[in-house]
Amino acid sequence: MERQLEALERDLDAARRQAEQDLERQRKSGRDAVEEIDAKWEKEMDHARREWRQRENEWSTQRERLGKGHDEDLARQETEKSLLRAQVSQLELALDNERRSMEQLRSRLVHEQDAREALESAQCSQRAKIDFLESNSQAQSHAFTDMQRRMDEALEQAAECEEKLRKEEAVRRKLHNLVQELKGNIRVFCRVRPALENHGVEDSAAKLGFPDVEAEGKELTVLGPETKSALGNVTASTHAFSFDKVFGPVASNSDVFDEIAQLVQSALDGYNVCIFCYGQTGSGKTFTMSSPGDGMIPRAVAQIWEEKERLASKGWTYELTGQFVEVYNETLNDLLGNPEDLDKKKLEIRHDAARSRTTVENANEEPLDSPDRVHEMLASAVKNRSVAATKSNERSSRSHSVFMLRLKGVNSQTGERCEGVLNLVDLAGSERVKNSGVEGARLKETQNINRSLSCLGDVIAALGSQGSGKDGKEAFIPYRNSKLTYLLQYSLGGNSKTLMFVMVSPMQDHLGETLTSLKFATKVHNTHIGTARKQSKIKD
Ligand SMILES: Nc1ncnc2c1ncn2[C@@H]1O[C@H](COP(=O)(O)OP(=O)(O)OP(=O)(O)O)[C@@H](O)[C@H]1O
Repeated sequence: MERQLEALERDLDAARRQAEQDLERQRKSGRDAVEEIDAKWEKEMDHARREWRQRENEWSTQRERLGKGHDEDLARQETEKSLLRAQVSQLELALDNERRSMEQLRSRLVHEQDAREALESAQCSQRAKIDFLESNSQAQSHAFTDMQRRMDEALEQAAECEEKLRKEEAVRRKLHNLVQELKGNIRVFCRVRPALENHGVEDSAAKLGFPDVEAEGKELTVLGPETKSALGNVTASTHAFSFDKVFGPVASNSDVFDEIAQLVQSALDGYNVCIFCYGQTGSGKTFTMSSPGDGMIPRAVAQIWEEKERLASKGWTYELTGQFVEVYNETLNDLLGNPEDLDKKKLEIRHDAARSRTTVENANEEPLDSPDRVHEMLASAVKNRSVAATKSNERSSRSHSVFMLRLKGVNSQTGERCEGVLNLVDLAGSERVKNSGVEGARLKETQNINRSLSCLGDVIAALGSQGSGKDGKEAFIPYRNSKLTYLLQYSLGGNSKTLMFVMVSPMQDHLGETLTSLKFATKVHNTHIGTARKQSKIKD
C-alpha cells in the first residue's frame, strides 16, 4: 500500500509536473497568441489610425472645399428663392386677373344668353307676324288701298276746312271791326275804385249810385256838393252820367279786361288802338293799367300772344316791337333807356303819314319775342321811373306814360299784310291847379299836365266835329298843341279806335275832382269819331 501510495504519489507528481508543464506550455502559447493578437491588433490599429488620419485629412480638405461651395450655393439658392418668390407673386397676380376676367366673362355670358333668348323670342314673333302677313297679304293690300283712299279724302277735307277757316277768319275780322265801329270808335268806360283800408274814419264816402248795375251797367249818379240858397235852404243836386260801361268798386281787373279784349284783337287785325286812363291822382289809373299779372297791359300782352299762336294756324306770322316813353313837363323821355338820360336826352316824334305810323327817334325800340320779354321791359320802365322819382318826387303821378306795342303781321298763304299799334296810356293825375294849392316846380308840373290834358280834350272835340266843318271841309285837329297829342296823332282819330277810362275815387273829399273828371269824360263820350280804317292791308 505504501508503495502504491508512493507510486501514486509519484504518478501524481509526475502528472502534476506534466500538468504544470502543459499549463506552462499552454500559458506560453496563450501568451504568444495574445502577443500575436496584440501585435496584430497593434498593427491593424496603426493601419487603421493611419487610414483614419488620411481620411481625416481628406475629409477636412473635402470639408474646406465643400464649405466654400456651400456658401456660394446658399447665396445662389437665396437669389433663386427670391426670384422664385417674385415669380410666384406675379403668377398669383396673373391668377387673380384671370379669375376676375373669368368672372366677367361668366357674367357677360349670362347677359349674352339673356340677349340671345330675347332676340330669339323677338325673331319668333317676327316670324309669326311675317307668316301672318304672308298668309293675309291680299287682305292687307285691300286694307292698305282703302286706308290710302280714306287718307286722301281726309287730306282733301282738311285742305277744304283750312280754306274755309281762312275765309271765316277774314269774315270774322270784318264783322269784329264792324261791331267795334258800331259801338263807336271812341268809347268811354268809367271805373270807381273801392274805398281803401288806409282811409281814416273822418274820410266819408261820396254818395255814388249805380242805377242800372243789374242791367247794362252804363249809368252812374253822383250827389253833388251841398249849396245854400239865399233863403238858407241847403240842397244838393244829383248828377247823372252815362258811359259805354260803368264798373263799380267790386269789379275786378279781369271784368274790366273782358270789355276791352276786343280792342286788343283789333290791334292784331291792323288797327291803331289807344287805351288811356284819365283821373285824379290816386283814383286807380296805375292799378287798372299796370297791376302786375292782371292789369290791362299784362293781360293785353297775354292775349296778343295767345292770338298770335291761334292765327299762326291760319298762316299769320307777327313781329312785335315796343317802345315805352313818358311825357314829363312837355319833354319826352325813354323809359327803356338809361335813367341818367331822363330829362336830358332829346327824343323826336316822327310821323310816317303814308303808313299812319309814329316812332320816337332816339328811344329804344325793343323786339318783343315773348311775353316774358314784355314783362322785363315793363319792369325796367317802372325801375327807371322810380330812379327819377327820387329826384322829383312822385314822378309817376306827374307824368304821362305811353307803352306803344307795334304789331306787324304777314299771311304767308294769302300774301296779306297788316300793321297795327296798341297804345296803353297812363295819364298823369288830372287835379286842377286851384284845388291842388301847389307852387314852384309842382305848379309848373301841374300846369303842364293840365295843358296836355286839355289839349287831349280839344283834339277829341275837334275829331268829333270833323267832316261837319263849313263846306264839308276837314276840321283842323290841334295835335301839335301838346307832346302827348302829337305822339298819339295816329292813334286818336279816323284811323284808330280809342278807349278812355275815367277813373273815380269814391271819397267825398275828392268829389270836386270826380265831377270835373266825369264831365270831361262825358264830353269825350258825346264825341262821334268817323269810321276807323285798317292800316296798309295790302296783298303782295
Ligand atoms: N279797383 C281797385 N281795387 C283795389 N285797390 C285799388 C283799385 N284802384 C286803385 N286802388 C288802390 O288805390 C291806390 C291808388 O291807385 P293808383 O296808384 O292806381 O292811382 P293812380 O290814379 O294811378 O295815381 P297816380 O296818378 O298817383 O299814379 C293804390 O293803393 C291802389 O292799389
